[in-house]
Amino acid sequence: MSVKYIIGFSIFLIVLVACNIYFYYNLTSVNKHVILSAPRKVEATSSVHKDIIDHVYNLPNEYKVKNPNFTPLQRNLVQSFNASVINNLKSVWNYVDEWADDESLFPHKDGAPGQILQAMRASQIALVDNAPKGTQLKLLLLLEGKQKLLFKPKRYNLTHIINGHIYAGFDRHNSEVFAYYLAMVLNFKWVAPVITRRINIDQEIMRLATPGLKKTMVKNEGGRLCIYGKCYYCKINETVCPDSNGELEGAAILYLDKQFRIHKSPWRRSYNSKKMEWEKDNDF
Ligand SMILES: Nc1ncnc2c1ncn2[C@@H]1O[C@H](COP(=O)(O)OP(=O)(O)OP(=O)(O)O)[C@@H](O)[C@H]1O
Ligand SMILES: [Mn+2]
Repeated sequence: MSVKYIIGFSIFLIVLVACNIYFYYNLTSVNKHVILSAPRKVEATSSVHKDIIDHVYNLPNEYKVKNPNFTPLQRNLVQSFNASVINNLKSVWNYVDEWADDESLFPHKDGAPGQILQAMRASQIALVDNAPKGTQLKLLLLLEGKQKLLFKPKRYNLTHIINGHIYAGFDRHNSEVFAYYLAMVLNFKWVAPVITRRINIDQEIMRLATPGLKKTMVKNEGGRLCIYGKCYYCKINETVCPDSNGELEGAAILYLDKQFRIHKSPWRRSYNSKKMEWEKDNDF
């Protein structure tokens, strides 16, 4: 027997043993973790945070190992947010406006999301008005080039905790931004692009405000101009005021000027004491 043959056979044996150990380990670890603890009813208290962390910690191993198929998808998604230089804002808006596709409400391919987000950040505002639809204060920004954005102003800092019942407090502007990126990760292609934008109360709001919007602005004790707006829950004593730089931060959402059929969400909240199906049925 030649030395070459012995070395080759030894390598083959080592690889075989290593493969066995690998498969044995994987099989046993999957079996060990496959039984998830039965769904527990989670109490809506401060321990919810801890419950979530505990649950994630106890997930079966297959959820902790990143699927290699995911890496190129992740890379493409991150790249699609790349805001490359835009030469012609108008062509970006036309592209969005004329978009018609069975799969998505907005262009999603070839770096379009990054272009749209950047155009939303960079476009000059031409006119600002109240946007009275819905329950919360929001403004309508008309951009140069005629694209519209909804602007939902910041009410709380990111770490602020709202205590009280489920619908206590105002909606949070950050949640609009999170919703957009989460939708993109989940491949839900019907959520409007959102960015955060800071706008100057004098230069970009007062100077460009419609008379109707000006009527819903008041000065606070500090002499700053604040907005209470026009909406279902808007009250004159619940204003948003600019920060020390004279700016309002908010979520700016791409406005879709189209008519849609409305489908009520089965997960919507109840507006009275009656619980919704999803609140009563753990298997909903
Ligand atoms: N991106 C958008 N483009 C066009 N219209 C929109 C957009 N976002 C919201 N709208 C319209 O404005 C309405 C109110 O929007 P939204 O639900 O975001 O406001 P809200 O103040 O949070 O109200 P609610 O408490 O009812 O959810 C929607 O029902 C829809 O008709
Ligand atoms: Mn809402």
